[in-house]
Amino acid sequence: MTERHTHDGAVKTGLLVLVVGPSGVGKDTLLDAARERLKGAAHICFPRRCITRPAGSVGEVHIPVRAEDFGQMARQGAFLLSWKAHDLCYGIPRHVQDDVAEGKTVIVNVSRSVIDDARSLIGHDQVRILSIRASREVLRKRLESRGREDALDIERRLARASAYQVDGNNIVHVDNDADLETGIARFIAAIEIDQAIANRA
Ligand SMILES: Nc1ncnc2c1ncn2[C@@H]1O[C@H](COP(=O)(O)OP(=O)(O)OP(=O)(O)O)[C@@H](O)[C@H]1O
Ligand SMILES: O=P(O)(O)OC[C@H]1O[C@H](OP(=O)(O)O)[C@H](O)[C@@H]1O
Repeated sequence: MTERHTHDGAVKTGLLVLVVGPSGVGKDTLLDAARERLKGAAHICFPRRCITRPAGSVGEVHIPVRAEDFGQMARQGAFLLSWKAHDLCYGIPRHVQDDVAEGKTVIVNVSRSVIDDARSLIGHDQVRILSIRASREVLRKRLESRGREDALDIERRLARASAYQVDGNNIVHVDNDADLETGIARFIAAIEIDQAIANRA
C-alpha cells in the first residue's frame, strides 16, 4: 500500500475515489462543489478527464481530444482508465496512478464499467466508490433542465441508468435526491469518511 508521510510524521494512504452513478444524477455538479470547498487540502486532487467532446460544451470542464486521436493516445498509454459511453470516448490521465502512489487522494468521475479495472490497477484497498443515487424521475428532470442532450439522447441515458450494479467493497452511497446544498454536504461528508478510514488503515 502506498503512503505519504506528513510534516508531523503521520502516515497517509493514497486513495483513488471513483464517483459513479447514472447520467444526470449530479456527479459533476458535486465534484465542482467539492473541488471549490476542498481547495485548501493540497493532498486532494480532482483531475480533468479527456473526452472526445468539443471544448466549451455545457457541463464539466474537460480536456477535449479528437476522436481520431483518442485510440492512438490509449495505445500509447495516456490513460489509466478509459471507456466508451454515449458515442464518446473518455480517459482518466495516466498520472493519476503516480498521484495515488505519492499518497494523494484523487477523486474522479468514471463509468461504472471500469470499477473493477481500477481495483486491479490500483489495489482493492485503495479504491473507494462514491455511488451517487437519485430516482429515475429526478434523473429525467435534471437531464431535461441541463439541456445538453436532445430528447432521444435523454431516453438513451435513462435506459442506461440501470445497466450496471455497483457492488464489492469500499462503497459509500450518496443520495442526491434533495436540494443541491444537501447533496453537497452529503458528498463532502462521504469524502471525509473515506479519508478518515484510509488514514487509519
Ligand atoms: N441536488 C440537486 N438539485 C438540483 N439540481 C441538481 C442537483 N444535483 C445536480 N443538479 C443538476 O442536475 C443536472 C445534472 O447534473 P450533472 O451534470 O452534474 O450530472 P452527472 O451525473 O455529471 O451527469 P452525466 O453523467 O451525464 O455527466 C445539472 O443541471 C445540475 O445542475
Ligand atoms: O453509465 P456509466 O457507464 O456508468 O457512465 C458513463 C459515462 O456517462 C457520463 O458521461 P458524461 O459525463 O455525461 O459525459 C459519466 O460521466 C460517465 O463517464
